Amino acid sequence: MAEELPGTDVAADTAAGDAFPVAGQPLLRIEGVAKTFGTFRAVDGVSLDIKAGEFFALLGPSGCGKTTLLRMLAGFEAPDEGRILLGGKDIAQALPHERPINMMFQNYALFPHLSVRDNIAFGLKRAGMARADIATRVAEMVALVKLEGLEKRKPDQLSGGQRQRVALARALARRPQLLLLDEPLAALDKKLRESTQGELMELQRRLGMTFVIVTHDQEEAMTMASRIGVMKAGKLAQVAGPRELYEAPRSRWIAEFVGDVNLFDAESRLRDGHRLVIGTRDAGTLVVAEPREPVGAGKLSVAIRPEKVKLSRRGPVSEAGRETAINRLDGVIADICYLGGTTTYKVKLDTGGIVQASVANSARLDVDAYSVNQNVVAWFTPDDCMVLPS
Ligand SMILES: Nc1ncnc2c1ncn2[C@@H]1O[C@H](COP(=O)(O)OP(=O)(O)OP(=O)(O)O)[C@@H](O)[C@H]1O
Repeated sequence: MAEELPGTDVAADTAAGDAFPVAGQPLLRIEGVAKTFGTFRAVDGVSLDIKAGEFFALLGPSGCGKTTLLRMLAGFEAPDEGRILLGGKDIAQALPHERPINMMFQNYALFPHLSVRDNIAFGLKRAGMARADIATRVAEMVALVKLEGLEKRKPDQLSGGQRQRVALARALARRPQLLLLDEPLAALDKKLRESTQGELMELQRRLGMTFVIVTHDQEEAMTMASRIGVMKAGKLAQVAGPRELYEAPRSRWIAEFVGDVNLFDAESRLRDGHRLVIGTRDAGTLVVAEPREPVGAGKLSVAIRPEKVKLSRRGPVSEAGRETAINRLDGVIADICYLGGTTTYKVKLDTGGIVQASVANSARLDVDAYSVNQNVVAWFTPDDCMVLPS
């Protein structure tokens, strides 16, 4: 059996142990990768570089091709087109276990008849590591994911959170250069998911490893990842850091997918120096700052995040250092939704549309500042508006 073979040292754990990136080169380069099932193009020409030490998230709605892309990185699917380079080397021909890459599956894929210890040791035994080295490594992994005392249990004697840790320990045991995680927290409840997010981030930093996580949960991607690739229908729609994705989405679709947003269709537009004056049916005329990327001739939307919309009884209040608001929308409070940290007010505008304003509940004894049917002014600055292609 594999246990009887001479042990391998840590550096030789992974078959392509020489795949470390050359300085300035990405650890992983995905070049024009495509995958078609029958006539359906699940992944459609994706190109992406991932640097060593990054925590990268692939985010997108169900069926957009995230898992298929991840499975191609792991070697469980072969691309029909394009190349995947790890440390500058094409890994297309390498089998999954020959790649210095490991994948943690959504359902954890633990062996039900094996103990925690044996589940973690499985890949090490198969790689031919010496028995004593396996014992040391398993103990290290058990401590890393805080499973001490549970080594002899079988998966069905563990909680969901504990099973997740076993799967993580098993995926990390061979010290891969790249760890792929497919919806690793989907089976956990909200509280456990949040604490596990923090633990995963801490672990990734401590190990200095490169993580690529797949998720359809935008909050999860924004919390954990330093960069996010948003996928839509097999293509990468935008690759950016969390702040840029939220504050400067490249399209209306991305603005809606990542967070809450007020959207108004543009019906006319005029340039006024470094501003655009945009006529909308639902919110009247809006003055917006010139977008960073020039907008084409096609249909446009104006998008404003709810927390950028201010409310007052009389009108805009000037804030120190900020331009006095130019966009002023009169309306009446139609609905109030108390969410703990914030309250969302839905304002029915005199122009016909609805605008949502999210207000922080910054003092404990605050009461709702406005009541239903009260007249208010909703206001925001030109810089708070995003002009997006529809
Ligand atoms: N082996 C396969 N044969 C046929 N179609 C497939 C196969 N694997 C995936 N697909 C299809 O390819 C598309 C992308 O699937 P994929 O699992 O990559 O999506 P996803 O973004 O990970 O979705 P989810 O978040 O629901 O897991 C889906 O429409 C799916 O039905």
